[in-house]
Amino acid sequence: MTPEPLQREFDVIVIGAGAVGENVADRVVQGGLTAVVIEAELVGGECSYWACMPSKALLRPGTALHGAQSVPGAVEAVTLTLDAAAVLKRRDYFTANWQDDSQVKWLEDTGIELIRGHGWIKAPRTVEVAGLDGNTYELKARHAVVLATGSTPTAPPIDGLADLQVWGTREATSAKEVPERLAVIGGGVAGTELAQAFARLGSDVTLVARSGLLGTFPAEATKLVAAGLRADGVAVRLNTSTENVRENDDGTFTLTLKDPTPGGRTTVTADKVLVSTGRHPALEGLGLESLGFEARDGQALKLTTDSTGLVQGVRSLQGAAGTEDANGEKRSEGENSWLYAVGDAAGRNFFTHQGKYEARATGDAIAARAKGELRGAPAAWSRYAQTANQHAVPSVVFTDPELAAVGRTVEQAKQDGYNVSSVELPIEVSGSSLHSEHYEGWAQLVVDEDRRVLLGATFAGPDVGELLHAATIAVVGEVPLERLWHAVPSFPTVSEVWLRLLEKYGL
Ligand SMILES: Cc1cc2nc3c(=O)[nH]c(=O)nc-3n(C[C@H](O)[C@H](O)[C@H](O)COP(=O)(O)OP(=O)(O)OC[C@H]3O[C@@H](n4cnc5c(N)ncnc54)[C@H](O)[C@@H]3O)c2cc1C
Ligand SMILES: NC(=O)c1ccc[n+]([C@@H]2O[C@H](COP(=O)([O-])OP(=O)(O)OC[C@H]3O[C@@H](n4cnc5c(N)ncnc54)[C@H](O)[C@@H]3O)[C@@H](O)[C@H]2O)c1
Repeated sequence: MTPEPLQREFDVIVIGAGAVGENVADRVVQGGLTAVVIEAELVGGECSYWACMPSKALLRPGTALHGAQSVPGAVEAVTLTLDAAAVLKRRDYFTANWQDDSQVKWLEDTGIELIRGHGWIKAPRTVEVAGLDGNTYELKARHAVVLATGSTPTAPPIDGLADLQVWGTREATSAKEVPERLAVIGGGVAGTELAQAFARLGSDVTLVARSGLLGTFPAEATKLVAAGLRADGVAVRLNTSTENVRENDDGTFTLTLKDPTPGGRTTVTADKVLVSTGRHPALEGLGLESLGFEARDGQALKLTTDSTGLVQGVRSLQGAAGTEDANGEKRSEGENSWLYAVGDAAGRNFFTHQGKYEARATGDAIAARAKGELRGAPAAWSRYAQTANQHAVPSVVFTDPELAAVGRTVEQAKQDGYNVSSVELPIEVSGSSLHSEHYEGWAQLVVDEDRRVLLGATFAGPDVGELLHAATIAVVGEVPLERLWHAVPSFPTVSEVWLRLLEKYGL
């Protein structure tokens, strides 16, 4: 006989204890509510064990070594190759050897309950969990259920690939050995970063991108990254599709590539193949069909959320949005609903920092709604609204040189109807020439001509990631250019490029 499920009730149920789920739970508990998180794997999620932390731990030693090699006086003091075993060991430290004890302790200390297992929505406000302890749990949420389930790699439809044991980003970031030859399919952020990490650890790397590298960034910036990869020996194959992948008798793989030359076909043989061709929200098996959601036309399911992370269009027993409740008040989606999605699961951005930002707004909105302090939609830029998602999402590609961007590119700004101009320059200031020999960089500001404020900024070059927050503040703060002129960059820093850009703009 199947035992009865264990019944529990909480104010808020969070499915997924990645960085984002942890933050939602933290905020609702700080707001005076009770919270449980359900986690099927490790508390801390993708970022801690298979994504941001290990990939940056693999990249950083190569950047540090190259940094020293770029400065006369320092270069004489360093050996010329990385110690791959020491790099992997340091990576293991940053992933806590794939043990989540410290994050579980943080949950305990924060007053968040953890149930380990796979969760899904059984009915409105009701989550069932197949516990890893063998129990089944039936959990009721008084206020909200939050989907913080992350994302899943999107498999490309390449002939032969589905049958093969190739690497995804998880296998690459947790690799125990450095393969002699690595083929990377996908020229996005993950593919580009990991191609360079492994090249610097000693792999002979081929990166195959069906179009350009790092598609959404300006071409002048991505050219510098491609040059950086090539300098590390990566064979960067742009505008090249992978026709098929086959496993050879000796366990190696051969990729057949179709390049842009007429009839151009080549093959590449590698010991490992990394497939990094994007991700989609992990929403399968969550019972969302019972709430009226279905994936269509072979596409992965995507939810629509409002500025608080509230899922729109949830089929409800209580009455549709727009109808009146017992007090004669119009039911908005917000008042009628209880289901939220945040982070990768919400599908707006696939960045830890932005997911955690969403989590803070969502957690605070749930707590405020529970206390009756928030009704309906919150004001833009209030603590309950994820307004920066529309204006100022920052991201850094941790290659060498780095690429850092926030807000809109020129193209995005035009598409969104802004009266836009831009100003761009190579980064050639005293700070950059002191930073390293042959410092090469590029910077761009995107300006809203009607309001004379920044809509976006891009920087490419060694260590430019640390320039980005100034730009994020300027975009979020809608700082008028005439006032920005008074933000004087210290001499001699790479930030002097801000002054040069504003001068070129005409200030
Ligand atoms: C190689 C790589 C490098 C990256 N580097 C960076 C970086 O440098 N900076 C950055 O900002 N972003 C980076 N990202 C993106 C970042 O990893 C994600 O945006 C972030 O992890 C999303 O956090 P999340 O909490 O939404 O999801 P996740 O971290 O994926 O957490 C979701 C959790 O939910 C659990 N779960 C899912 N379904 C269920 C279920 N039904 N029941 C119970 N538990 C469930 C999962 O086990 C998982 O632990 C990188 C991504 C990759 C792939
Ligand atoms: N530094 C960071 O912040 C960082 C690092 C790594 C990953 N991430 C996040 O993780 C997510 C996943 O990374 P990613 O690099 O896999 O995704 P991505 O969306 O950045 O890049 C995917 C790439 O794969 C290509 N592609 C898609 N389908 C293909 C096909 N069928 N054949 C060949 N190429 C194909 C795309 O053209 C694109 O260039 C990203 O959205 C990013 O936000 C962030």
